[in-house]
Amino acid sequence: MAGLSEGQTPVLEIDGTLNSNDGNSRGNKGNDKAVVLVGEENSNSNIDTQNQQGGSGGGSEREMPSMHRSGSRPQLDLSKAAIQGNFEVKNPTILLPNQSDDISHLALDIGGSLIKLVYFSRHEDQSIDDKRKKTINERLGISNGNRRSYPILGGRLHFVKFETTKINECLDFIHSKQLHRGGVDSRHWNPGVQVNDNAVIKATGGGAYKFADLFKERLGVSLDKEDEMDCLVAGANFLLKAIRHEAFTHMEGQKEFVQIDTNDLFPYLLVNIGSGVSMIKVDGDGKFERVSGTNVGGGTYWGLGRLLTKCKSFDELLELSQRGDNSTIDMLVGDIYGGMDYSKIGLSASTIASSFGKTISDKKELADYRPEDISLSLLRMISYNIGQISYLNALRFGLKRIFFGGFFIRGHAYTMDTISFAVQFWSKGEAQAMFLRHEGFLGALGAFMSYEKHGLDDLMVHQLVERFPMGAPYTGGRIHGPPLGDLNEKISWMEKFVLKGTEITAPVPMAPSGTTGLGGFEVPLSKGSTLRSDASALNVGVLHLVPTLEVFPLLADPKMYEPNTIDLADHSELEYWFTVLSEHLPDLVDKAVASEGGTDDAKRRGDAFARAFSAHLARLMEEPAAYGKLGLANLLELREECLREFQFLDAYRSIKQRENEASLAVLPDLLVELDSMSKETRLLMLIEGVLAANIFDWGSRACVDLYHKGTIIEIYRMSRNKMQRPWRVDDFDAFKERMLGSGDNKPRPHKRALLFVDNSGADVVLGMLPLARELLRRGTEVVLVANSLPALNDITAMELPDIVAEAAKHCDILRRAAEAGGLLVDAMINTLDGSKENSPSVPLMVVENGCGSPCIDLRQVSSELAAAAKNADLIILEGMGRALHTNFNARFKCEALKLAMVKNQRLAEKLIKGNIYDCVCRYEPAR
Ligand SMILES: Nc1ncnc2c1ncn2[C@@H]1O[C@H](COP(=O)(O)OP(=O)(O)O)[C@@H](O)[C@H]1O
Ligand SMILES: CC(C)(COP(=O)(O)O)[C@@H](O)C(=O)NCCC(=O)O
Ligand SMILES: [Mn+2]
Repeated sequence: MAGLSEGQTPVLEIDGTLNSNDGNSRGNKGNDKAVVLVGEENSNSNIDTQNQQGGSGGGSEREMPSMHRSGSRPQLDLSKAAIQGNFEVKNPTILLPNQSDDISHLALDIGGSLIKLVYFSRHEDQSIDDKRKKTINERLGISNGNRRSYPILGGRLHFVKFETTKINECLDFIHSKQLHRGGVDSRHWNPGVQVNDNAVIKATGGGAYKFADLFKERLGVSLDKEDEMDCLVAGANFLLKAIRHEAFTHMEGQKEFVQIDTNDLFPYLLVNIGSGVSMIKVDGDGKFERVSGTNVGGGTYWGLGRLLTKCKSFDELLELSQRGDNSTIDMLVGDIYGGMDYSKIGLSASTIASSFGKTISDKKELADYRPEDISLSLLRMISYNIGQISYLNALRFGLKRIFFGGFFIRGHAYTMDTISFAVQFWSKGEAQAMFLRHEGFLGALGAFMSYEKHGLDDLMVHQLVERFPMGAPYTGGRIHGPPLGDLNEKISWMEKFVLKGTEITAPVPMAPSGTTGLGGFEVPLSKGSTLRSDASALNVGVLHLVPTLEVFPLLADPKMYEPNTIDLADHSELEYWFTVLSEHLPDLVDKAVASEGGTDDAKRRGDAFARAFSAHLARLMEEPAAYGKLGLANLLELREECLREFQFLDAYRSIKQRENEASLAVLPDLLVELDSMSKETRLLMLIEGVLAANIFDWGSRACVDLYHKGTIIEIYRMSRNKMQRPWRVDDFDAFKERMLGSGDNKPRPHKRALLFVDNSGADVVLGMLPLARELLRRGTEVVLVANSLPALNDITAMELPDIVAEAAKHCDILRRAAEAGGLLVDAMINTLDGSKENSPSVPLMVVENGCGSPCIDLRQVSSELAAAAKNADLIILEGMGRALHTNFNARFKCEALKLAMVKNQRLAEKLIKGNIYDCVCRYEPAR
């Protein structure tokens, strides 16, 4: 084995550049071993402040073999590969071969007031020839056979609406995106298919009849009409079953998501408040009856409101109501009873006795009333009336749950509070009003699902990932207008906001608590005077359909599982993380721009990314629950998604590569040193090594500051020196007992361990790989679980095989295991010991986890990981993102070891009542 003393070792310098240190070699091999593992004179160094001086890590004459990791493979196609599509099928399509040219990916609901569009997009599918993927599929027995008779496709579902009077804008939109021809994007994934001018688009709502000719004339497409009620019910059932955090209650300004048990969904009352109102008793899929309705609905509010106030738009009318006082218009109980309550029948003086009752006065004309007051009276009259009729119908059929949809609601707090109040008041708390985030899209979704071959109705919660919309929604409003087709348009769109400034952070209507009182409603105290912009009011993100995702099979109780440890519903928590992420931003933009060569184009994209990300953060600060329950993991993922949106495919690419190389160079000596130890000491050294090396985290501000104080090896050594047991959470003894036993008790080795790896460089190379090797040596199969897409400096599944191959050059155990696991496909690896030994070995494998974030939501993992989990009896989760921010409280069916260094002071205090750089070694036996 080549020693470090032989020459140059690439070292990551303070400024992050890779140098060859030839002059300052630490000399002999013995010393260098110490450099790697136990450090030397610096054992008291203080991680926070110590400025490490002097020589870098050991020198080695051996040239680092050129690895060209990032260049040797095609770039990751970040929009697809791991988290979209069906990997087993090339160019997957939802279409049966013989009818692949006549199905559109657009469905419409053309109502009396609004046109709702649901459309599907799929990114360009460049199939990557990923050997790892093929091998792992064979090894884990993941077949090509699809569960369905036709493959369901992965991609994104988008939701857009237009005013029906502006149907031409809608037609332009469809045309510009070529949605009527299967979509621009779809041409890539089904290249052989000719676009068909005789395409048929599913449509529901009265406009499907009224505008059929116009669609034929303008777009050459026929509208295939679907029954409106069928669609509403299909859409509602789909949303309630498949979308997490779809339904919520809204009482006195408080929004609370309701977890619907899909096995206990029916019966319920669906109240769709569009122009008019339909009330449908739903008993099952396709089983329903329209039991009632009312002609006093959204159209009434908007129409009457327009006439009475001269408002130009629905939003203007709604906004007016926020400043209104209805007691000038409505006749209240107190007006009739001389200011008194009518307590005998439970009516307070402020209860509305008669909507618009005061306007009977012959002394006043319309102009004498404030439009604000009129709007509020009208809104209350209609909302209250609908709430009451809904309650009566629920009562009629003994239904406890009422779901309200339709765009009348428009995510407006006061409207929802009013309806909820009515339902609660009349039912004396027996019935519950719930609202849907995709409120107005029920019909359009139902129509979309009626394309038989989409198979959308087969999708389950874990196959849908809701992401923040990345297009126009943060632009102050208008979805209509030119659609943001390509990246360039998106960038210019963001650039415009420099001029518009605050418009990016769209204000949100907030109904503070106490807007409703016993027996009546008080005047709403609206926080801002403006309504949240229409586009962002949709309260929905883009739905990513990922048919290959699965629930991690080893979760002890998937229903109870909550990935996030930190709930950002606590506003101070949200504010803290908002500030942290905002402060990181300039540095991240620099890295991202540099990763793309620092060109003008990259700078422009960097600026646009920063603006888009800030806008998203601001939006979430205003309304944290905009896209469902918000956890820290979502924010961290949002950042990665935003980067990808502006085509920063791997911002930390060069940092990762340098750290990998520097770490691989010292790995052989670390292994030699480990091998010289007793089993007991070695196990401790290994766990300590994982914790110490977890310090290489470019997502932590404190750590990044540290990197300026030394080379990677110096910092690694310093980190090791700080390791002192007991760690803040220290179950090492229990883990050791399980691994090595005591006395005569010799425990059986684990069958298969899943190692969820975290960061590139020392973290994976000097921390997790040696631990993997130890398990392999004990006869345990090891599966390294890595990200599908880059996130910060996390290692990806694509990058790992090369690293393993490099490590295997110096280690027989790793080499044989990697060969057995199909990682060394070429078998061209020269081992230093030259051994040709062919004895069977337990395999070392690499699987992707299905995500592109520093955290992991185990409800949605790749099929590879799910397959690999089947025989696993040990899970090792490493790093802050995967073991602390998420999964700290997760319980598993098998043994679990959670290892992380806490690299954030606030988290350390909150989670483990400790301090930054404290460590967590939590061992949990099987459930
Ligand atoms: N931008 C808007 N323009 C017009 N009406 C709107 C708008 N936003 C919300 N609404 C409300 O939504 C109602 C239409 O709801 P929707 O569910 O789309 O029903 P429909 O299918 O009858 O058009 C309108 O009558 C109005 O009350
Ligand atoms: C993003 C991270 C979760 C990544 O940590 P890792 O999983 O690599 O240990 C972590 O860097 C983090 O929580 N950063 C918070 C920001 C800060 O402390 O500066
Ligand atoms: Mn990480």
